Amino acid sequence: MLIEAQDISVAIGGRLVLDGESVRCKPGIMTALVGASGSGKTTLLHCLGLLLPVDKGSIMIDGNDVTRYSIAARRRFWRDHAAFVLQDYGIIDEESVAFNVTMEASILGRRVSGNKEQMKQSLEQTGLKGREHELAGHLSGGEKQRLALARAIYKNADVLFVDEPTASLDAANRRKVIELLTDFAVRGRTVIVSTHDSEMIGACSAMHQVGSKARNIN
Ligand SMILES: Nc1ncnc2c1ncn2[C@@H]1O[C@H](COP(=O)(O)OP(=O)(O)OP(=O)(O)O)[C@@H](O)[C@H]1O
Repeated sequence: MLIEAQDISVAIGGRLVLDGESVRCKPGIMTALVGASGSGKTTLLHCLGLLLPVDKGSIMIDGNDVTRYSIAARRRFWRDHAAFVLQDYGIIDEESVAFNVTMEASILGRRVSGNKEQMKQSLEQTGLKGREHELAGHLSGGEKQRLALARAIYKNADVLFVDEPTASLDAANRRKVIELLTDFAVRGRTVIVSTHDSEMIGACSAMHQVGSKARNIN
């Protein structure tokens, strides 16, 4: 899927956080959103993922203007096409690692349904092999980050929105995550990554510098 922001601006609490950003994120390519801390990388990522409305400009998906999508249409996009690895990881601490990957449970509660082989494979790919029965709340920050990535891999979505995917990882796991994301893009997916990490940036084929034009509009 081709995701484009055209001249978008976003104000939060009276501050212009994004000021006329334009970026094209193509399928088969990993695009890095880079910039100083506070420049608006996360905000731009959220706008591209339809998690945050824009005040000006438009968001296009495969040439369709989705800027004013209803909540139902956005939900369809999230359900059918998108996977997110965001800064809070979205992990449900009270559930098992396995449940957090598949997000599917039997009606009776704790028994996890979904494709078990694929679930195990995505855990193996993220260095969490054999951990499926553990309580997710017991994982470390870096392990939760990899669990969130395992969920995204399991979903095999068309577009992957990833915020600082290597922030809490050691060198070996960072390399593993970069390889996984690169592989996702190589398989024709659109991968959009907000990052400070030079190794991660080096693995991206496209880069967008998020502007530092934020100013007070009060
Ligand atoms: N919900 C919010 N309420 C108030 N201010 C916000 C909110 N979200 C973002 N901002 C502000 O918008 C600016 C950009 O934030 P954002 O998180 O997008 O930056 P970033 O480039 O991702 O930063 P970092 O690299 O430090 O994660 C910051 O000044 C931040 O304080």
